[in-house]
Amino acid sequence: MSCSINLKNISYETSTKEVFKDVTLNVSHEEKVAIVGSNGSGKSSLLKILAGLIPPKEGEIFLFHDKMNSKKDFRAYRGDIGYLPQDVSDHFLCPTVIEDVMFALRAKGVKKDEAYENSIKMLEELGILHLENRNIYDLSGGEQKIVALAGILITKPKIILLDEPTNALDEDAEIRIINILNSIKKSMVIVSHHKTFIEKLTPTIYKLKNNGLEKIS
Ligand SMILES: Nc1ncnc2c1ncn2[C@@H]1O[C@H](COP(=O)(O)OP(=O)(O)OP(=O)(O)O)[C@@H](O)[C@H]1O
Repeated sequence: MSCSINLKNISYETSTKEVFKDVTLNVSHEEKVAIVGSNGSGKSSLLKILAGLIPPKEGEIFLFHDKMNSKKDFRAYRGDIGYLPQDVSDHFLCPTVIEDVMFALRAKGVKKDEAYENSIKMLEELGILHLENRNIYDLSGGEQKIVALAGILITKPKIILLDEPTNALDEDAEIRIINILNSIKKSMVIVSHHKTFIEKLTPTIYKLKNNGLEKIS
């Protein structure tokens, strides 16, 4: 099957240490894979590498079979990658929830009425319609996380990268997120410590270790 993501022998180091090496991963179109691993094993760093936000030390990254040699190459795929960071507090561009969710659609040229309608539907689906006109910076951490997810999913990216999407979420919110993610047939890489959550999304789970990814299911 054709792949959306191919990583070949990716290694990453910080200024003080080697975090991981020899990470090789293929993610097919519409496939969901989960990555687990201990604190500090490099899961968030690997997602940032995949999103083109930081470079690996070594290795090759292919998106839709195109080799990514630099940030410039990633720029061509910016609209195709939806990345939810672990900490969303500085992720927002607009003051209110509805404006922020609409923003990405408006930036893609979607007319205001249509962007509003679609955004309201997304807020409804994620169970946060009551937050529509709230100031984002007055929201709780869990509420901010769902708003950030809404802003990502609304643009229908071809590749979805989620770093701890259920951190700080209550049970109802988690169920809604499981349902919506299961309904999306796109390539997805999900980093989470939450085993029951990822098992409801995908049977394909890797553990990140310092010498690569180990397939654990
Ligand atoms: N900007 C940075 N400068 C220096 N070290 C960093 C930086 N970002 C991450 N690290 C280090 O890189 C390693 C991997 O961090 P990363 O956040 O990717 O791990 P993680 O597996 O996502 O951890 P967690 O499960 O705790 O979220 C850690 O040892 C961390 O301290």
